[in-house]
Amino acid sequence: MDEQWHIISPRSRRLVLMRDAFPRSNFTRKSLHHVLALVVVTAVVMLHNSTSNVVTMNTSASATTLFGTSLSSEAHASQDSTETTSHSSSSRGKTKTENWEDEGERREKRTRRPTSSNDTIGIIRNGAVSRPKYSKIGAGYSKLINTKKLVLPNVLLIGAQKAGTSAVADWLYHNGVCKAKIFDGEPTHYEKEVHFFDEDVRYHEGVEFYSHRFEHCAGKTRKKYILDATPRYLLFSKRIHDVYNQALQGGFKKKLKLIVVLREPISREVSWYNHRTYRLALMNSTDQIHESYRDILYTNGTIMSFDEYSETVLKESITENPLNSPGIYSEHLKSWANLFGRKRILVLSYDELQSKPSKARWRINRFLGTKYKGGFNKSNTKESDNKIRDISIRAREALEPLFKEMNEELYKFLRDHPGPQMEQNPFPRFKKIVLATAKKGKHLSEGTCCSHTAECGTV
Ligand SMILES: Nc1ncnc2c1ncn2[C@@H]1O[C@H](COP(=O)(O)OS(=O)(=O)O)[C@@H](OP(=O)(O)O)[C@H]1O
Repeated sequence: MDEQWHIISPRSRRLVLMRDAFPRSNFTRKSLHHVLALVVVTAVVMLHNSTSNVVTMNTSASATTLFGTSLSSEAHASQDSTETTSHSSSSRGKTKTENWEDEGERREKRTRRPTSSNDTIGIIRNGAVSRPKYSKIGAGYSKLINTKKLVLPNVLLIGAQKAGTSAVADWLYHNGVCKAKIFDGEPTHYEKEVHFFDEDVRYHEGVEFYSHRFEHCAGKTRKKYILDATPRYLLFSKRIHDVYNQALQGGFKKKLKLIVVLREPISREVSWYNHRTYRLALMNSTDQIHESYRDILYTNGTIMSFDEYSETVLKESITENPLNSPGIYSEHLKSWANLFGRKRILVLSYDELQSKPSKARWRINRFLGTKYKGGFNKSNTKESDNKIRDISIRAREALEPLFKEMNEELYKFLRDHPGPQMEQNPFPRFKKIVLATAKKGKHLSEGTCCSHTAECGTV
């Protein structure tokens, strides 16, 4: 009886046990009759149990195996068995049927899984993906997505704003990385910076709007990489994660690469201030002033000095809302690493980009698995007579305490969470106030100006 009981053990073991129980020489007609008799008896017992609404552990298990139910139904049966309770015949019968159906469904789903490059649901392939027709894309965004293909960038240069991102992006585009198309009179810099995730008006157009800008990248002359280099994305990790995650059903994590360049935060602020004063000077009175330019303006429209801006606007905004400040790198990077995985993010130092650009290019090439050639141009320098090339002690005293702790936090985070293996390790401490143009120029801010070269050190 023991041997016979082995026969109705879990299916994975059944063949082996049959062989052990009935060696070829002993496997007589009589033995076969025994087996058949056992099958019939068990079936009768089962039938009886189902009509008497009682199931015990052993009969349930044996029936499960004998009638070929799936492993999951075995698990289901053994779960039931721990209760050793009564079930209605109809509910037990139904469970069994459902299990068969489940298995069928599972099998069907398995065969429906993408197997070729033409069937790319959930897979980003050279940036081109197809999307599930039922997905809702974008937090708070309610348009239904149709079955057309989505084409999303597979490299994002997420910042930091004013950290040499134009130079890096230009070099990548020059080497054949695909850039966005612009439509309907959009400014040309939208080719590099699509501003989909950071500008609400564009974001609420939906992911198709974004994809549309990259569709040409996925044609016959398909490029290996598609890049969006919007440096304000540094602040939008969650939005980007959610959109990619929903559009690609989690598959993006294996393909999306993120690059970020970090610049000493006070120099970055100076550069951003210069950027805005430069552009404001080019505007005429009828031009619309972008929201992000307003905080360097007094209410009467005149531009405040960098000292004034540092001591009032910047100090207040960084203190009250640090996550809205790009220079609080540690917090932004923690969020990106958390959502995307640290190894998917290449963190570059602006100081290296400036002093050893070939080393920075080597890192990018290693990260992307490419052999892109050439050098970085000087891009987006915004040269003008009014450009601040140094800052006053007053501004420095206002800003240094705001960033000091956060810089330490950044070094610690990068030390404790190493990135991809080609990244600088340890990440170098920022050089004190490194403005991109070394020559000394006009100081818009009042107070004693420090000599750039004399003050250079690390913070
Ligand atoms: N090749 C190279 N190496 C190092 N630094 C460079 C390079 N090209 C441009 N720059 C300096 O980078 C600053 C502009 O950064 P971004 O291009 O990221 O600006 S933007 O956010 O896209 O507007 C801007 O800095 P500032 O001059 O201090 O404003 C540029 O001068």
